[in-house]
Amino acid sequence: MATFSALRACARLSTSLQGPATTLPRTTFGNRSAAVTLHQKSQRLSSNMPAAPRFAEGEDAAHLGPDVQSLLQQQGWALDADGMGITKTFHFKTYFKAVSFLNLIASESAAKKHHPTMTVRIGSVDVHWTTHRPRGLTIKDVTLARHCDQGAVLMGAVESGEGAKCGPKP
Ligand SMILES: C[C@H](O)[C@H](O)[C@H]1CNC2=NC(N)=NC(=O)C2=N1
Repeated sequence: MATFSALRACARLSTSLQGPATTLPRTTFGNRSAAVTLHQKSQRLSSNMPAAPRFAEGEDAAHLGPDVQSLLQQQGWALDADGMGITKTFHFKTYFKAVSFLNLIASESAAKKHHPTMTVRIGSVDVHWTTHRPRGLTIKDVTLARHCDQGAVLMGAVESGEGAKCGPKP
């Protein structure tokens, strides 16, 4: 009984927490622009349109645009839903190679003072690049993404199905 009433309280709390996020505010300029953003997001989701890259203030979008497109179309990078970052998973035959690749990227990141979010698994490394300040994609993200692609070749990256997997060998 106590458990059920705790669950009901929890459900009420989560409903009330969801309220403000789904309610579009109506009065000020800031609220109108939030409504437009949500509308655009739902249009994009329903028509499966990909996000457009969004560059940080001060970036030369005319030059950076084609560079980002080539990472997306030829190098297997994926654009974040908000257009402000790029991600790629690199696959390796051993955990040691995956960790070595991560360290290679970490070393260049420290030198360039620009740091990715990386997740290492037994046979792969996810790398995500974005720029926090100013917010959006920058030349640093592009340069370091290319460095990742070159480093992966040096470390003997493999196709996704060939990476090390957990569990007994088939
Ligand atoms: C002062 C310092 O260079 C900044 O805080 C750096 C650190 N590393 C960073 N890394 C990334 N990915 N984005 C940044 O905006 C960023 N800012």
